[in-house]
Amino acid sequence: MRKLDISVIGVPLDYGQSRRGVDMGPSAIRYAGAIKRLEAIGHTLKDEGDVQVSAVEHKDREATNLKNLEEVVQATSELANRVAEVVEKGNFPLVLGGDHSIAIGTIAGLSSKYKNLGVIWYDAHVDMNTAETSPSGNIHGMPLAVLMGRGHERLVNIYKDGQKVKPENIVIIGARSVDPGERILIKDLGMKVFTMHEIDRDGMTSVMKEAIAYLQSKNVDGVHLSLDLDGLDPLYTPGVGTPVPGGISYRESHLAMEMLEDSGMITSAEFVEVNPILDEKNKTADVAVGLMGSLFGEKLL
Ligand SMILES: NC(=[NH2+])NCCC[C@H](N)C(=O)O
Ligand SMILES: [Mn+2]
Ligand SMILES: [Mn+2]
Repeated sequence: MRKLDISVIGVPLDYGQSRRGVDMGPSAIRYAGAIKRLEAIGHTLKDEGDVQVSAVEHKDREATNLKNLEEVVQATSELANRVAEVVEKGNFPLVLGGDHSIAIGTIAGLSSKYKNLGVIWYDAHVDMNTAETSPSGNIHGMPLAVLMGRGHERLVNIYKDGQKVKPENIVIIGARSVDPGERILIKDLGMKVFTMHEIDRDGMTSVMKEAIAYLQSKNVDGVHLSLDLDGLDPLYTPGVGTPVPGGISYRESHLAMEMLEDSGMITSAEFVEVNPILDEKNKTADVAVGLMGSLFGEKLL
């Protein structure tokens, strides 16, 4: 097992969507024991604290169909710088959200080191809307499009100009809520998506084997795991802002994390969308920390 120097960065950002409380995600995850859990496996942990997030009032609708753009740009820009510092000193970045718009900053920062990054997007959604296609105006539904170079230029050009990940280097796992504009983009770009259909039909073992082999065939120089807790069924992770029934099970998710650990390919990770206000006794943060355990090498025996 790899022994890693893990740098934890919290991003208490909730401006990427409209349900307050996801800004408390980083504290809920820390409270659920993330640091000690990973130390117990043998890793060295450094808590780098939280990214500074504005506290202005949330806007409801905007003419641009990009809610709270300024606040999201500010926080993700700082996050990108912090992630870049972490990877430049050779540490493993573990980012705690916050809503999923933070992926724009995490992956922008990773682009300082990784020139052919692979991404595993574990999510009920595909987060590939732009202002033109978004039904909500919520930026947390847009990060994957932005990272592929599509969307508002303020978002696309965070940290450095343009595309941060190639569409063919992305694997989406768990999708079951896709908007019309996103469906077109997936088809146009020929993206690799394992929806719930493939997980039901072939099983998680087969899906993960294929996902790992696919990324290896792209000769990626690192793989980032972006795990939205709503990828799991709301039965297991009720504390999320946009739950979708019919999701990935608790056991399947642990298996997926264990297979990623066995592959040795993951070089950074983020856990997003934990909203303690919507949760039941911090259940969702507890699941997040359990999954981190499996991802970082915890074994049952
Ligand atoms: N990261 C998330 N939870 N995203 C949910 C996105 C929901 C919907 N597709 C939208 O664009 O608003
Ligand atoms: Mn989601
Ligand atoms: Mn998401």
